[in-house]
Amino acid sequence: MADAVCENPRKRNRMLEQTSKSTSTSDLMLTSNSKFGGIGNASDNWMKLKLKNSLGNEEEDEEYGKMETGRRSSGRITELGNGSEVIYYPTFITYDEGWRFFDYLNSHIPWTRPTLRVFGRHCVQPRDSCYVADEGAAELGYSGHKPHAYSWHQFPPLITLLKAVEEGVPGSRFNSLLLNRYKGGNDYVGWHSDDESIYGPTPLIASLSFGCDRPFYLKKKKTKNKKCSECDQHSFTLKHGSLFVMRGYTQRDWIHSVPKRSKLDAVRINLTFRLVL
Ligand SMILES: O=C(O)CCC(=O)C(=O)O
Ligand SMILES: [Fe+2]
Repeated sequence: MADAVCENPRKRNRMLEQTSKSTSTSDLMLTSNSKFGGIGNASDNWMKLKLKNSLGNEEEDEEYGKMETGRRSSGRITELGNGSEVIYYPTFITYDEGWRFFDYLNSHIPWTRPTLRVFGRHCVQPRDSCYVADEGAAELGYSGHKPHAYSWHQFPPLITLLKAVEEGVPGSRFNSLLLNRYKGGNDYVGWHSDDESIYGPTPLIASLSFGCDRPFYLKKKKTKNKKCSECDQHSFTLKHGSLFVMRGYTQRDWIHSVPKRSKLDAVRINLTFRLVL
């Protein structure tokens, strides 16, 4: 598979289309192409920028700043078999709005790089992260780390995105969000599944991507009787503004990763919305 195309904020280069080895990917209309905007008070006025009009008249400056997610593309379903499936929406958030979210998240989220315990060894997590959740949602813990849960109201654009994803993905509801920032190609997430018991047996996880394209791999978990074969692996390029949904038994039966891309020198921000039961 070709390396992801690198895109720095404001350098609008070409991005790769989704590449999937799957033969069962079909184009299904899962969302309407409606304009999504003007949602909720908290998120409406979070950012007010003054824009000088063409006459340079300060008094007639136009105010803008409503975060909207724009026109949505339809989702492509990939059936993984045995009740697992993923859906890829290449343009869930429009290009320019996507960069505004990117800029906000990059500069406002309190990113940290915690120390994890993996196979008994301490190591620094190879990416930045942050956790946001409803008050009262069960604590998240992974690799010996329990992230502090920030409130949604501290970051109003996240409420805009939460509503957009809940509206765009039929039947979805979320109360927590794990944010990841990959500062360059050496940042990654290794093979894992999000199968913590707090999410129940069939979690629906919706993953929004901003910034640099990165490949995302899915691989069937090994079972005693069966070795992995070609058809048990899929790869997607998660583009700026795209939404990737995993549902059914995907976390029970599959693992996923965002591998290193050593030549890459640009930032990617990923948001995974989850429902803690
Ligand atoms: O960055 C991504 O696309 C995936 C992140 C992920 O797998 C996770 O946060 O569990
Ligand atoms: Fe994950």
